[in-house]
Amino acid sequence: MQTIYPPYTNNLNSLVRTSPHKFTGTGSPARLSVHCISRSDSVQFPNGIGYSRADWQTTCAILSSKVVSLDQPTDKSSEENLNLIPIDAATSRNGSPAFPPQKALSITDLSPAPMHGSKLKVAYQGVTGAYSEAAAGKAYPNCDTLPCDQFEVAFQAVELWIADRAVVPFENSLGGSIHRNYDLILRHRLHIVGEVQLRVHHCLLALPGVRKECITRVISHPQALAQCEHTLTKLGLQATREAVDDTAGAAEYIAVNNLRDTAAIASARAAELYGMQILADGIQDDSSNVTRFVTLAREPIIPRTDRPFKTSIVFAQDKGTSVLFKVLSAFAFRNINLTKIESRPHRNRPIRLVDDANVGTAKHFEYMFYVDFEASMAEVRAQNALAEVQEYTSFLRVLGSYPMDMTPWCSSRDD
Ligand SMILES: O=C(O)C(=O)C[C@]1(C(=O)O)C=C[C@@H](O)C=C1
Repeated sequence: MQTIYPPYTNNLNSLVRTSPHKFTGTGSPARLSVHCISRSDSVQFPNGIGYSRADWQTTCAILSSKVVSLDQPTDKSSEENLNLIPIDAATSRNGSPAFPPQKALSITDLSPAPMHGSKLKVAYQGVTGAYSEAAAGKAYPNCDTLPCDQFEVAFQAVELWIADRAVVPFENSLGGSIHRNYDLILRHRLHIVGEVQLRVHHCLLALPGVRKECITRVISHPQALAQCEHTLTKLGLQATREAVDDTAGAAEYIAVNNLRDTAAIASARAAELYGMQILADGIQDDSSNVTRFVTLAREPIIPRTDRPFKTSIVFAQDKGTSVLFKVLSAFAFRNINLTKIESRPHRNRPIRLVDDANVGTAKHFEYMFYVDFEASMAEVRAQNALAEVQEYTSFLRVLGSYPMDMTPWCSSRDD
């Protein structure tokens, strides 16, 4: 049984610490590609800073995980259970505080600040004008953004300290899940530290002067093509669809190559940036087209209970009957709302053979199940639910416990 917990439990043995690699290169390329990142040339092994930061965070996490259990009443005071310093120990003889009062830490304080002393650097997949860039701006206003040519590169940029965070799309209300990122998060030691929901407003873009009738090809990110499928048909375009890496990249490609027979699905901002005209505005099949992005960091944030939190986990079910039902019941019995379930092939063990001498051999596909639920890992009910889930699973990892995006939807058109 393999269980990987970030430091949300009070079991010290199960703590996982990310490696304190530090990027020492100067400056960053305009757009990161896989060729730019190589563990051996760009990483220098540490000077100890990473260790002390991780230690501090781990300590905070353990303290915050010692919440009072409602299930097991105790005669100790809640302060003792919470490991709080008693008030008299923190005050001097005359009753005034022994230390000057300090500003309370907020959630952003607890998420590690950039180590290079400058603005937070946020990696995303695509070029300037991509929706992912807008999502990065919503998550971290005033950040420096780092365009990457692939999702994998954005993940690696954070792992190798080239960026402080990555913002990657996970699901869209029309197009569904971005499977690539579900697979990548399992392969990388990053933590989900936040989520951002962005209303995606698509436009059909062409070079100035080009009419709709001249378009024989529409190019865009596969998600954008899927989100506009019906509208493209309704527009009466006699055009083939072609998938490219990102929406803004599609607009840039048309502009750079002066393609007068090709249109792109991208944002109004991409039209402005690459000198394109808008042939049709708001071509997504549903006006409330929303993409949910997650923000990734090397360290987890400390889960809290004073605002709505979501937790994302991934597990592989153990042998037995009704395992999935039992796992889901662990949440249902504790009134924990699930917001998403996704399954992906179990890449290390994709097929399980079950022999039955009488009828032959059944071939079951094995899956990794990703579940998002509305509770913080600082809540006892969430800790208990996971303890129960652990009994039915051969692998369990907490991907992150993070504040839910409760802001009104911000449209990519407004940016
Ligand atoms: O191509 C972009 O602009 C992206 O940011 C990628 C992406 C995605 O992968 O889903 C992001 C938001 C939209 O749903 C369409 C495309």
